[in-house]
Amino acid sequence: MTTEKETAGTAGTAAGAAGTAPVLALLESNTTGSGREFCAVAQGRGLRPVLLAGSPERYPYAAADGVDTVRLDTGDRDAVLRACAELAERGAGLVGVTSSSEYFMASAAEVAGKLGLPAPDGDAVAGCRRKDRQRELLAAAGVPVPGFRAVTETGEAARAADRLGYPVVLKPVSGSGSVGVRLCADRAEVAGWADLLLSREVDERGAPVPREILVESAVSGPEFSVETFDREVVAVVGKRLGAEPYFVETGHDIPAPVACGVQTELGRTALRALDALGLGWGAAHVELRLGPKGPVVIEVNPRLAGGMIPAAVLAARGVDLVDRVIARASGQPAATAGRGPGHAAVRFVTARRAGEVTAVHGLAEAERAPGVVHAHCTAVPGRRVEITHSFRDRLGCVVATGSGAAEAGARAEAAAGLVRVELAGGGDSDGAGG
Ligand SMILES: Nc1ncnc2c1ncn2[C@@H]1O[C@H](COP(=O)(O)OP(=O)(O)OP(=O)(O)O)[C@@H](O)[C@H]1O
Repeated sequence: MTTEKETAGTAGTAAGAAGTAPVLALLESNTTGSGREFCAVAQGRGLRPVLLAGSPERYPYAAADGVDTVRLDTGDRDAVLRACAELAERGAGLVGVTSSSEYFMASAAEVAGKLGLPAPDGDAVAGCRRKDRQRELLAAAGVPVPGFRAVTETGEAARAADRLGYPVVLKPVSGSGSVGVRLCADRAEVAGWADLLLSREVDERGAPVPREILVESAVSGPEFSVETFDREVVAVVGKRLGAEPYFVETGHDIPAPVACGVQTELGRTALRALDALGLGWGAAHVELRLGPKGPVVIEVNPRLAGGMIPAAVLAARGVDLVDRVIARASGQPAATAGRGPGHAAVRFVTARRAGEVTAVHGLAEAERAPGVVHAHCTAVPGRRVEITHSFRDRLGCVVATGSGAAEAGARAEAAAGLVRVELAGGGDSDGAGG
């Protein structure tokens, strides 16, 4: 094993001391989002989460929560396999390998499969990473997708856009978090954005990116996501987006405030997409727009949703998707669903401009506000905020419940408005969610 360092977990945690509890290996994580929760849920289930990471220091929660870490080159699947095989031979053994990171789902699936542990079809998961390949599979199965073309140079991007018709959307072929995704109204915008995307050598995690981008027809109409587990639709979510030409998600409404028939249609299209891609094991997150001719699939992610959607689904409906994912990955039975008030809303606190954070106000008030079940802020004094027009512009988040969509939304929005991130030189965050 190419392990440089292994830190011992805190003795006496629910996971027990190293060696006495079966291990669940988590391949990388996310700095915001569900990674920390994956570990907590695993610990609560009597497992010992072990985080395999290229740079464990990227995840400060590991030390804070007593999560063991193994440092290794997580881009090297053989190294990951060797590390997991070694964990399997020690102490109480290894019950599963999974990930909360989009970028590592396929590796985790492949390694788990090779070790005979519960896993989705690794090839199906890997096939989703390239958006053009995913689109081809969906189109071949008759699932509605936007017209698209993968291109490797700027002139080709402009010609593709001319053929598809304006406006178009340009994006990396294998990105995440809306990084680099932009609406382009004309040839000049396409040329400028294609130049920028094609000049990138590494992604936001520092990994090399393919010199290829997608040009797509822009689908008009409201956006939704369908959250599934196995082949069951758990929730249809309404998405709120920031100002064009970018697509920063600024909030979610659960369930989406649309007629039941529309929800059913979105759910059916999402399940058809899963079938077309050979998915349907564990959690999936399908993004769609409701275009003039019906639902169009924007993207299928063979993983649990991020953006606090699982917390909102739990608050609204009593279905704990994180627990289901951990249970499935470790071969344990899932907890029975509870009940919820029916509706929840997520609203993000977004940055309006770049600058160094000098203070955060109002988080405690937001936590105490009516209906609020969760409030957090990732901005801390000293941290520099940059405007990236991606998920990184989100500095904080509130989840609130209500008896209806309007009440949940108004509560979450009001509470998010209480959180103010002060930046050096005046000005601050936008707590109203965009
Ligand atoms: N062809 C399109 N037409 C209309 N909107 C689009 C199109 N492609 C992308 N978008 C918008 O951009 C957002 C991000 O696109 P996409 O999902 O492809 O990128 P991503 O980097 O994988 O983002 P995420 O991780 O948030 O899903 C979508 O959620 C949608 O709002």
